[in-house]
Amino acid sequence: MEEADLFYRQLPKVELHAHLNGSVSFSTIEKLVARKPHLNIEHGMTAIRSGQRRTLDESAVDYPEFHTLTTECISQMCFQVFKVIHQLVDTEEDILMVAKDVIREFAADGVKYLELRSTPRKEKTTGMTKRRYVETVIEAIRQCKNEGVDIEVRFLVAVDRRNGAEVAMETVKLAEDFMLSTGGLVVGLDLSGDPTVGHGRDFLPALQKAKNCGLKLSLHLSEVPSQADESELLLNIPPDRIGHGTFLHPEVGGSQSLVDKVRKHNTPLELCLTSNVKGQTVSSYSQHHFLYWYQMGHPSVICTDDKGVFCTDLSQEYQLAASTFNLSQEDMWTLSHKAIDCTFAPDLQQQLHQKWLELQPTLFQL
Ligand SMILES: CC(C)=CCNc1ncnc2c1ncn2[C@@H]1O[C@H](COP(=O)(O)O)[C@@H](O)[C@H]1O
Ligand SMILES: [Zn+2]
Repeated sequence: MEEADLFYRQLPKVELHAHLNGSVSFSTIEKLVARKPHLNIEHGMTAIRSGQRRTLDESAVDYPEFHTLTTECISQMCFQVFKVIHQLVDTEEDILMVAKDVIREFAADGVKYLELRSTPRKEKTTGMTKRRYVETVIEAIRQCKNEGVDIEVRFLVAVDRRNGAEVAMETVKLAEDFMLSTGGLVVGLDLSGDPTVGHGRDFLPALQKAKNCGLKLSLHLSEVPSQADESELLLNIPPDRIGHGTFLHPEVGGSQSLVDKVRKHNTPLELCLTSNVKGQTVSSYSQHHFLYWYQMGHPSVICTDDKGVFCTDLSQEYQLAASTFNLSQEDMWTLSHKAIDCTFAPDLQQQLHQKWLELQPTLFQL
């Protein structure tokens, strides 16, 4: 392993934006495929490999007018990948295996604190219920803890915007129940799903309810262009963290008023470089909005989004940010250290700070 690779792997890290089913690794996919050979799923269908835009360009064979495709089309093509993964992960046994593998992989990558998020799913064919879904993820977190995996894990229940306002309200009730019954393992609510579907205004009552009952809110916001109105509404709640926020600032079609709102509340941003480049909302790493917010000194946390789908890990994302924006190892240490203050587990922050300080000397003697 190169010295720089080793540094970023050993760097203690905080992962705040990881969708469970988007984080499934190649080796776990292989185990799932072996369990369900009748589905005829190949790995190419569950991941967007390197070569960035290549996968989407390849689909231009079927879509000759690819370069005129709308954001909606690109988004829907990208989101197909989750439908395939969901077919592979449809029993409690699958969820338990997937969640434990994902947690162990983040730990092996040097992540000391992980906030996983996932959409509770009911599967008629296997009898899995939404409640059992969440219970099983919680069970995976507990088992990893008992097995001594060196990572603290908390869970955000996800609302998929494609499922509408009524389901969102039910999900908030479920999340509230689990927040109360899991001794603090469920810490918040995520709003995600294909950003080109539905409108944020429909989710305001559910999000407000979640906030009022003590759930922290992490909202995917301005992930695609032309959502300034929606972002304005959602920022008024206000959320506790923002996922992506790619099109918030004026240079990319957002507005100063959106930026001012984010700044006023000091709302941390979860930034996922490879996800945005491969998802084609950002044209290249150097154009990523990380720089805009980082230079402003705004709390910015590097995250993976879907490490399995985008074939990456958090060490690689840190290394990419450092090389793209010419940041030093000390800068990256500070970035990972500051991320502790953006977690939804205030009870763990002091312990995490301590851990960082203990690891610092060994890290800089590499
Ligand atoms: C494909 C692409 C460009 C995605 C990146 N950006 C994303 N934006 C919004 N929602 C997402 C994204 N990645 C994953 N998700 C959500 O996470 C789900 C998969 O994880 P899970 O089943 O909730 O455990 C997806 O179905 C979707 O609802
Ligand atoms: Zn996301």
